Amino acid sequence: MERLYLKLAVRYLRSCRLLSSAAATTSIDSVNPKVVPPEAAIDPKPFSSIPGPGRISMIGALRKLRSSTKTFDEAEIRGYFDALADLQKIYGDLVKVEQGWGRGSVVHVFDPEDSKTVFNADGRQPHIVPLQETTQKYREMKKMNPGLGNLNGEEWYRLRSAVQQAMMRPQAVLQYLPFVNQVADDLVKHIKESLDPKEEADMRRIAGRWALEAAGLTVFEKRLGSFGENVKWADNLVDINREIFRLSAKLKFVAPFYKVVSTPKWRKMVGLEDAFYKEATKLINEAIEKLGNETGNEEEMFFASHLVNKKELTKKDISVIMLSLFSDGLSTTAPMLIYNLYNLAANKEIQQQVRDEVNKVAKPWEPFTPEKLTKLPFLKACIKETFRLFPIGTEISRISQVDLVLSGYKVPAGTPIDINTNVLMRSTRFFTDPNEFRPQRWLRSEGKPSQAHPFAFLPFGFGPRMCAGRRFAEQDLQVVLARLVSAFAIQHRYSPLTQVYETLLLPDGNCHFTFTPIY
Ligand code: HEM
Repeated sequence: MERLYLKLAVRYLRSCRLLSSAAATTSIDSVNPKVVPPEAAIDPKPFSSIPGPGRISMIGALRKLRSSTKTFDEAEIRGYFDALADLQKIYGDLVKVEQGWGRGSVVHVFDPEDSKTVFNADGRQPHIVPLQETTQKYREMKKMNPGLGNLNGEEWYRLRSAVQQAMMRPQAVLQYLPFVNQVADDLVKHIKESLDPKEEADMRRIAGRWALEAAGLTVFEKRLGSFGENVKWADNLVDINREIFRLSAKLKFVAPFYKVVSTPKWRKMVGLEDAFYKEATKLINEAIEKLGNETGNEEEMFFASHLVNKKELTKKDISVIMLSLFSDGLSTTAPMLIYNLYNLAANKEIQQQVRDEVNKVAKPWEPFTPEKLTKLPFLKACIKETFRLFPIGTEISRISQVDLVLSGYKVPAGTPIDINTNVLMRSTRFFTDPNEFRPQRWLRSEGKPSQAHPFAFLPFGFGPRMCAGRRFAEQDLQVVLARLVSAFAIQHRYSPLTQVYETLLLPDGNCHFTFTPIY
């Protein structure tokens, strides 16, 4: 079925003279070399002629491209990421796809030069398509603010500026370092206590607890007890959050009846969201009450206290910002910890190199200081390489506010655009041996890094809408991984981990790791 579809698509494209005959048989990297005639920029081709699967919706394409051995839901959702690579292979660097069911079309960008054009046109208020339509609908129903990652325009700008001001203070992220150290030490202890007779720990569970604890510190300046007294509460909240992401991915690919009638899946979603907000709201209200009474020097305040005490923000504004940071923090760092552990476990020599680097900088009982963190370039390169091989987002989305010319085609203002760096991050066009874990490629001492194009690798996005939690996430990951490699020899004895699309790209496979204590 899959082959048949590909053949039909290629035959169709050939007949349209969109694809040379070579493209049908060669690799992803050699097809559609970028040849935009100079006159294209002056006289761009019409939007209607952008190549793509035509009237076949993304779902239709996915159904046909992916294996038909699984159930409908599983097949297309799991295959979403691979389907993007297939789209580029068949149609080229700019692809228009009907989203189906009145959702209009989206333009997929696979050329970093086009990405650059899109970002350069971002302006001061880049518009995006919300990551989760379902969350947006739920918050609309409950008359809530849609949240930082779902808003556009002036309202987004006002809230994001407040976050940015709080974050840009020189010590904003480093102030948390002593607490990040504590959480990392507690994680080491928790892993030791959780080891089964095979010296294994279930990191799907434990990484979730760690991410919750880290997010609690950043957003509420509070230890949540996820490794100890509140472990059941923590597991339940992490499970609810994961189920929201999973269900949201399923609802993205079915006819959106849930928007007009209350379907069983939608009712389930409302139940999950209600349960999540009940807990998050308790934490938010508590934090606003506690931190709102701080009277110290603004410059010395922690990020969260600074936000809570900003006079231009209402209580509602602060709640929205806290909620966005909390739910995003909770969902992203746990999978990234697992992917990093997996890469280190699968590459023993690299793991030892990281351990040697860390041990030179700090003894296992010594906390990391800002200065010590600057002396871990190899660990940082490993984290960067893990972002390349295991990105957690499928795309960076934009709705350009001006007309654009991409790959010689006119793309009118208001068109949703998906920038698909993930496909580029595994392409030989931009990275040598793209499927290998080679942290060295990011080190200056290796000479010119293999990354050929600055817009081919953007794990945290770009410009004014770049990830609001980036610096917190990086610090958390650096400290925790440094601690774990110096405390344990880490192994993964199961089939290689892969990724599954559940709104984010989450670990698929057995996440039990062997931790052999070193001290
Ligand atoms: C660990 C890895 C993380 C990755 C790879 C990641 C990646 C991203 C990306 C790609 C975007 C969209 C950027 C754009 O459109 O240009 C984003 C937005 C965002 N991220 Fe992260 N993120 C991570 C962790 C976090 C954490 C820990 C927090 C909170 C503490 C956070 C909070 C946010 C928020 C609030 C937005 C929306 C920003 C806006 O629209 O203004 N992220 N993130």
